[in-house]
Amino acid sequence: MPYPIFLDVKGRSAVIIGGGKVAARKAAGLLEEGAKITVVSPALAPELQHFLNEGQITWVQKTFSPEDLMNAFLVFAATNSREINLQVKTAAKDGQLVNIADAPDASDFHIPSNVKRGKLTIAISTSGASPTLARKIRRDLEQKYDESYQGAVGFLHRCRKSILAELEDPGERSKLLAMISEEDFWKKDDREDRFRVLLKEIKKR
Ligand SMILES: C[C@@]1(CC(=O)O)c2cc3[nH]c(cc4nc(cc5[nH]c(cc(n2)[C@H]1CCC(=O)O)[C@@](C)(CC(=O)O)[C@@H]5CCC(=O)O)C(CC(=O)O)=C4CCC(=O)O)c(CCC(=O)O)c3CC(=O)O
Ligand SMILES: NC(=O)C1=CN([C@@H]2O[C@H](COP(=O)(O)OP(=O)(O)OC[C@H]3O[C@@H](n4cnc5c(N)ncnc54)[C@H](O)[C@@H]3O)[C@@H](O)[C@H]2O)C=CC1
Repeated sequence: MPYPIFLDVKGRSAVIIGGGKVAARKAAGLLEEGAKITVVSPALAPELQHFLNEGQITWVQKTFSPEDLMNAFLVFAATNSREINLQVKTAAKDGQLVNIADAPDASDFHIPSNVKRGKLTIAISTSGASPTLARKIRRDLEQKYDESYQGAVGFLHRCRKSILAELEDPGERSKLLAMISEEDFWKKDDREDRFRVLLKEIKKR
């Protein structure tokens, strides 16, 4: 089974072969995280044309050839031809990671369905078995982990930095970290004040 990782793609180059709907979906996700995107394709879907107009992607208007992969960190083979997609895989060098839109088993990595709430990411993968199930689970999780989690993660991050800086005892640290992670605690409007008071009390002991 694949090993899950969260990859920092900021400033790194991703080459997408093909310019259709699937390519557009991959481009959108990569752009959100600051990757440098080159699309190699004779034609572009409207979403990609939009990214091009906004100066967010580079377009190389041609059919695939192996030199297109030069300097790519990530490679996405997303044409509507299985044969071309597999040629992309063959052309990739050792160390280049390749995702193939229509051949999960030949891919080095899969793109999960995901829920993003600020620094919280919940990713769902079925290892290519059922993207539709992944999408369903994503929708369920979006309800449970709603927008309020974005603020919660920001709050917990700030608190954790204070806790690590100001408390030395590992037991006290983990007790306080557990307490503030409870929904009952971080859902309160005055959570910042409550946290400050708690931290002060513990430090006095
Ligand atoms: C292996 C993988 C490739 C990869 O890594 O990209 C892959 C492969 C394939 N998908 C296919 C079909 C569909 N994919 C979707 C949707 C999504 N597919 C995504 C990921 C992945 N799809 C990777 C594995 C994910 C996992 O681990 O489960 C999501 C999660 C993320 C994303 O693409 O950004 C995104 C949901 C985002 C969301 O809504 O949350 C829908 C539904 C829809 O479009 O609404 C359909 C139509 C219904 C159906 O067929 O189920 C086909 C058949 C194509 C054909 O018919 O020829 C193949 C190829 C094959 O199976 O051979
Ligand atoms: N991974 C996923 O989530 C999904 C994967 N798929 C698969 O993804 C593939 C692409 O699907 P769509 O984007 O919907 O297809 P599409 O038909 O919208 O786009 C295909 C694109 O590939 C380009 N292309 C064709 N030959 C090329 C070549 N030799 N070099 C460069 N570009 C070339 C076309 O110009 C077009 O822009 C299909 O194989 C499909 O089975 C489909 C649905 C979901």
